[in-house]
Amino acid sequence: MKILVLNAGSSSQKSCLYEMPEEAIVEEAIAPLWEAKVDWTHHEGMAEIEVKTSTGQKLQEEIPAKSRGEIIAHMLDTLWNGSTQVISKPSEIDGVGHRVVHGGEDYRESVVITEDVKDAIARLANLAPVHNPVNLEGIQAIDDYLGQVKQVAVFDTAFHSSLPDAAAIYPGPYDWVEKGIRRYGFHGISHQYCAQRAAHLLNKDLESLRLITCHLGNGCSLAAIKNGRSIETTMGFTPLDGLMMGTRSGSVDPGILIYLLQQSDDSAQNLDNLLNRASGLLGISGVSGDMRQIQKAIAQGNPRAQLAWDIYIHRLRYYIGAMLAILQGLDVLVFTAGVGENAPDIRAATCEAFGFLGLHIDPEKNQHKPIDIDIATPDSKVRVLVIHTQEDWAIAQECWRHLQ
Ligand SMILES: Nc1ncnc2c1ncn2[C@@H]1O[C@H](COP(=O)(O)OP(=O)(O)O)[C@@H](O)[C@H]1O
Ligand SMILES: CC(=O)OP(=O)(O)O
Ligand SMILES: [Mg+2]
Repeated sequence: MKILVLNAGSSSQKSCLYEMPEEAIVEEAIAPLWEAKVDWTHHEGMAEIEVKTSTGQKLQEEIPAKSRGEIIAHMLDTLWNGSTQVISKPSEIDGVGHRVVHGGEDYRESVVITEDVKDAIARLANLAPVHNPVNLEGIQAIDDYLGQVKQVAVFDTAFHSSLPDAAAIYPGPYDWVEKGIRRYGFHGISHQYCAQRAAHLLNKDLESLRLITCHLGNGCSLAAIKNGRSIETTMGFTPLDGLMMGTRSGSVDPGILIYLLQQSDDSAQNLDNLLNRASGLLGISGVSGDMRQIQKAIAQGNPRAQLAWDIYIHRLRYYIGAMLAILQGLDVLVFTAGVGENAPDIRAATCEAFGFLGLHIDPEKNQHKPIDIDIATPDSKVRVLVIHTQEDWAIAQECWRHLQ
């Protein structure tokens, strides 16, 4: 059975084609037959497409950045044409799984996509303005180019549907609860995968572990996981809450928004732009939302880049402290996603604050691309794992379940 996965980001589009094994198992991700990544950020007006196959074929090209739909069509074409061809015709694809960021109250599990599901994803777009619209474009592109194939939406919010009321409900007026204004949490596909993978790597039953998973990518969030369920997380009603991120502020006093609205003629749209796209690492440093650029600027003595890094660490420690209290202890700390997997300085500075718990990492192990290993010292009271998140594989498994 062949499953295609589409993982749409605000400025990127990732995709994989898997040949699913007889029984899909969560612990070991298999390598995809074909994987593609399209990036819009590097050259104005151009999209960079990178394709790799399991047989070692590679393709790199740059095409004018047309609509996402057209770019997806171009990307899919490399599945059945040219040097990266892995199938002979589109109908060999048995199902398509999509990462959909906001599932709202209606979707606590993945679902087969129908017109109703598409309408719901569209309705929720104002709650995840950077994500849901591009998720829909991906679904539409598959409708247009692959026709009748079964499509499955896998929601980033689903794993957090287990949040207890005390964590999920805002202390605003009670009628918010009835209006669906509550904390949903995001990056659930990644948090869940990493928790399962951590238990597997440690050869422990997931139910027996208290974990904090740190998803530090362009968007950043933490999850506190107990008995295999998410019991607290840093993102809320939208993916804007909590930690400082690449271009998102994370939590700020809502009084600031009232102040800005009253002082100037700031519109809701302006505030959306300010908080989602012009804050975080980019907003403070004035350099970039990319941690690599921040590190480069720090090395060149840029004080605002240093300040951005300091705030990032401060907030990370602050929220890990909150998760610790909710879990009432900690067995495993996990780092994942672009920054979590690749930035030893961030891991070291974060862990340093928790020495009082008996948590200690081995500086050697921390330095050497430690993917899917335990970087804690043998006598550390808490295991510290770096895990390569496999959202695409997790989505493929969900999709596989729906096709059975
Ligand atoms: N070697 C590295 N060192 C530090 N940060 C890195 C490195 N590689 C990637 N990153 C960071 O990872 C971020 C992207 O993470 P990723 O998980 O791919 O994000 P997303 O899926 O949200 O687009 C980049 O913005 C960059 O800051
Ligand atoms: C939900 C979210 O923030 O996703 P990403 O990190 O991919 O932007
Ligand atoms: Mg991501």
